[in-house]
Amino acid sequence: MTKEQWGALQEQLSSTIGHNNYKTWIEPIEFQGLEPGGIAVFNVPTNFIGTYVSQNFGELLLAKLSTVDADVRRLKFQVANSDVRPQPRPVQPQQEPQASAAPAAASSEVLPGAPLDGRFTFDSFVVGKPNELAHAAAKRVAEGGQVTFNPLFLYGGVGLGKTHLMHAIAWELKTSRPDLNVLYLSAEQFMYRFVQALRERRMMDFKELFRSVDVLMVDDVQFIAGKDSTQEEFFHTFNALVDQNKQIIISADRAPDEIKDLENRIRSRLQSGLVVDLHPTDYELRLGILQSKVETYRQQYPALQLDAGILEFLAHRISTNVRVLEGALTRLFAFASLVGQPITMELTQDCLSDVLRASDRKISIEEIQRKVAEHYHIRLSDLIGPKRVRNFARPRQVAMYLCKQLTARSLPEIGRRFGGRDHTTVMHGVKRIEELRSQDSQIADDIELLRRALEA
Ligand SMILES: Nc1ncnc2c1ncn2[C@@H]1O[C@H](COP(=O)(O)OP(=O)(O)OP(=O)(O)O)[C@@H](O)[C@H]1O
Repeated sequence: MTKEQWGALQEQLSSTIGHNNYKTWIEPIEFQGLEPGGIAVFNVPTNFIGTYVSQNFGELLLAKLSTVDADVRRLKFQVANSDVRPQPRPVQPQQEPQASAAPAAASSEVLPGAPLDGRFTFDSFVVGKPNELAHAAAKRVAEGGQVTFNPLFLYGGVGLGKTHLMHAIAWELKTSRPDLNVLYLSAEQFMYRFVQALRERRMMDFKELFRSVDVLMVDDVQFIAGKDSTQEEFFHTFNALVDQNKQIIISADRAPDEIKDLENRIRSRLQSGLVVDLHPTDYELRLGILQSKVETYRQQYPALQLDAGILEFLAHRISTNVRVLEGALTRLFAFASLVGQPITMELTQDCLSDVLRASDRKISIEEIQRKVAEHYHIRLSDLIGPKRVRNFARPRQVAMYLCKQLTARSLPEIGRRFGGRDHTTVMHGVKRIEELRSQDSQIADDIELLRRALEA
């Protein structure tokens, strides 16, 4: 397919769709070339024109183009000179749905996905122990090679980086594999589009559209629990894509078997690939994230002074989710620059008093001990007491580990609260459980259950 052939086609199109339509919609678009995979690429002056042409003339264009060149299989509209690298920009509100897009003509630019946040890339994702597995799995999927696990199911508590990782995969694929149709959307948007398609009697379009993607990412899938017909449609979409060996990436706030009101067949489908957990952040990861955010703030506030120890203090004190941590730092920098003062400990405590107070409602050592004793059906006095039999020693180590993870208490203090034990005993217990977590799935499950119960 050459530009000359496109020129000849344009004339034919003018008589088919009428002069006005032609002038408004077809004349401004420019045939750029044919990409591997039979993708005819057009430069368009704006996204709006690209979307409109795709929706209204997509099928016609595709039919005409394929009479000239049988290799043409899809259309792609790109804004001329647009930079495909993500640029920092705020999250945009979701655009109006475009459920009427002609499926065959849809490209990654015009598929009805949610906008991607330019800040959520692999470069800006800080890797630590709690998220290293999820990060590695996301990286593997982002290579866009052979599909080895399907779906990739990422789960974890609020604000631990699930959406960040999904966007990072999408950005990476858009750059390295622009030939792939990558569709990212939330489960809520999936339902919304499904309901809209039902209402407008465009189910065929809906089905074809979702089945024409190469990589489907659905965020917060727990949302479809209890919504029967959306689940049904999701199940069919899922199966159709897996059958075609297309990659699916799903995120949720909990593991598939913990999502209530989810049909069993969906649950087992979701478990059939790789299920990875983003664990709650630990101190080191929080500090790493703060340090990396500070680097970006330094460009924005080059004159601002930050006293030593502030980041460590925040990483210790704010142990909820990363979003809260980021919000605290943003507020601190904005406040300090507004009042024109260096960021000292005093200013930090003053400016973030509410956040610090809120995260003070922390889990206590007593609560942990009580829950662990209940969980293992042993007496509290045996958990804390001196007996070393395994039935007590292992739960005791689990409790020490949880105290280290979920409270800001020091090892000596934890030791004191466990019957006056030495801090090295606590350290040994914590290490032992860290090792066991990756080898013994029973221990890993126990910890996860206890953590959730304590944080609820
Ligand atoms: N490891 C990390 N490195 C850098 N930033 C992170 C990391 N983890 C989370 N964040 C940041 O924390 C914020 C919340 O992350 P994200 O939106 O991905 O969470 P989520 O797990 O999808 O939460 P939710 O369940 O609320 O949807 C984002 O601004 C994200 O960039």
